[in-house]
Amino acid sequence: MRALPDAGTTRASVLPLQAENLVFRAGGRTLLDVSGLTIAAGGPTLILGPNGAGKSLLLRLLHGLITPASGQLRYSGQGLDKAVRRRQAMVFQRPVLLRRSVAANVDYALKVHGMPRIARRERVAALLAMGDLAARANQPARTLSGGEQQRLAVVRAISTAPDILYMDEPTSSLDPGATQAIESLLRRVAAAGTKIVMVTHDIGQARRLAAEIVFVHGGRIVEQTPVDRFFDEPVSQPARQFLAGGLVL
Ligand SMILES: Nc1ncnc2c1ncn2[C@@H]1O[C@H](COP(=O)(O)OP(=O)(O)OP(=O)(O)O)[C@@H](O)[C@H]1O
Repeated sequence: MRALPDAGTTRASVLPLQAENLVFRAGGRTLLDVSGLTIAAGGPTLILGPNGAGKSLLLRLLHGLITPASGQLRYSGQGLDKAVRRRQAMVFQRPVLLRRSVAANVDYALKVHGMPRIARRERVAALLAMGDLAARANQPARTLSGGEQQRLAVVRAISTAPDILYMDEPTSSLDPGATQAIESLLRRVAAAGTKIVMVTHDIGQARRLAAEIVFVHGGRIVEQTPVDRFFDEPVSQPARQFLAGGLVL
């Protein structure tokens, strides 16, 4: 794999990300209540928990897509301003691609970020190579297979070299082969220094990718532990049940 050319930005990381007393309410209910969470630079943080626990809400709050009723989010001491927003990216369960070619999807993201045309060409080529999409550069993005679309969504998201890449179940509609390709891409993304914060339902995937696990239950973070410890000796009862394959209510 070719090394990625620099995204043209030199700045300090927005990590660590710290949340304090973060509360999200809707429809008269408190859906998320995070007393404290620190996400530091390093290997991927995988967010696990049963359906409806609040995993997606947590990810959306951290990324600034929804606003908390109260509490504080600090990104290396800063509030969520425009500069911080530019240092983060998100990939959703279903890729949202432009009605343009594969290459143009990546090029557009770089253009919006302010990268000059001359620098974009080489970077687009390097990113498509990283996503194993070079042969598809001129194909309409929406005609790619599901797995290819998701690889494009990932390389487009990291095109501007964000400090944090949030991902909400990016492989939930993919088969094992396509999932493996995404996981391999994510390992390279992580090795290149981007912090991955990812929601998954797949316990095996969490084991394969995570450096640490954040376990969410009933709108609260019930544990945050290095991956080995989480799987060897989960501290909380809901996590123990979840890992044992029991119904977590
Ligand atoms: N805007 C909203 N208004 C009302 N309720 C909401 C809103 N957004 C989410 N919820 C509720 O908050 C709870 C947590 O939702 P969230 O999508 O974060 O769960 P999750 O852990 O990601 O679940 P899943 O694994 O099923 O995707 C759910 O009960 C959901 O119905």
